[in-house]
Amino acid sequence: MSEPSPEVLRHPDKQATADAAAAQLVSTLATAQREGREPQVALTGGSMGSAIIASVLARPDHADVDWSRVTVWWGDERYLPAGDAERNDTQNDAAGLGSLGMDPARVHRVDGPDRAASVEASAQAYGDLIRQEGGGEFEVVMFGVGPDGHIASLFPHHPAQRVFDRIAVAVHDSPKPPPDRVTLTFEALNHAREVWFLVAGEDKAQAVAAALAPGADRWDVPASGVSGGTATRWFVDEAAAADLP
Ligand SMILES: O=C1O[C@H](COP(=O)(O)O)[C@@H](O)[C@H](O)[C@H]1O
Repeated sequence: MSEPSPEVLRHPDKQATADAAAAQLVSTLATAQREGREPQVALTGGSMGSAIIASVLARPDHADVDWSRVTVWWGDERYLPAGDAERNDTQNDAAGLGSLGMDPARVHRVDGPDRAASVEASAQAYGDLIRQEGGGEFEVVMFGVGPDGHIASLFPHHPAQRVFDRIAVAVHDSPKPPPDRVTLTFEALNHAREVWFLVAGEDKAQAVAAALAPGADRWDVPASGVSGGTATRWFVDEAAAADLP
């Protein structure tokens, strides 16, 4: 059966976009739990990754989800020590992730240089953990999108895109600082029921249009290379949607 076409959901501004994605996240996770699934979610960094967490917290109905039974991963992480302000998880924590009532044992962070001997060792350990925990069957994978079309830490024309035999891979020489990162591979990211892109701002307009253009090549526009089995949703504000037909 072929995957459904991407759905583009336009909202007036960044806050409205984050709020709409937050409402959908609560509904999707509550439904998954009602249907007997133990949802696993891959979070994203960047501006929208934190905005959605703050929006979820602000919703009274976030209590519809039993957050203690939600397993959390990150699609990518900057290879920096725990607590570094540039880490995706630190930014998500600052947005209130810890206030949702998750079980810390189900919140799986990527090791930085304070815990791993190398970026490669960190990526290997993360991939092993995902396999061991039965991850890799994600309910939702969320992405921010860079102005260059990158998602997670999969950048245009970067060799990390061409790793097919692992769940997570070390990234060196990232064009966006910091240079060292760990990212899930396309192989791993393409095993989600739902894939969501969260994008706001005029600097993202070209990337959004390029990713959604028919025949887009993920080597040039990584955001074109991931889709969900049951849904692929683009939550965009008007500025980011400006170049769409
Ligand atoms: O470096 C990264 O960038 C993207 C997008 O960030 P944004 O601030 O331009 O929205 C992010 O999604 C990714 O997880 C991250 O590591």
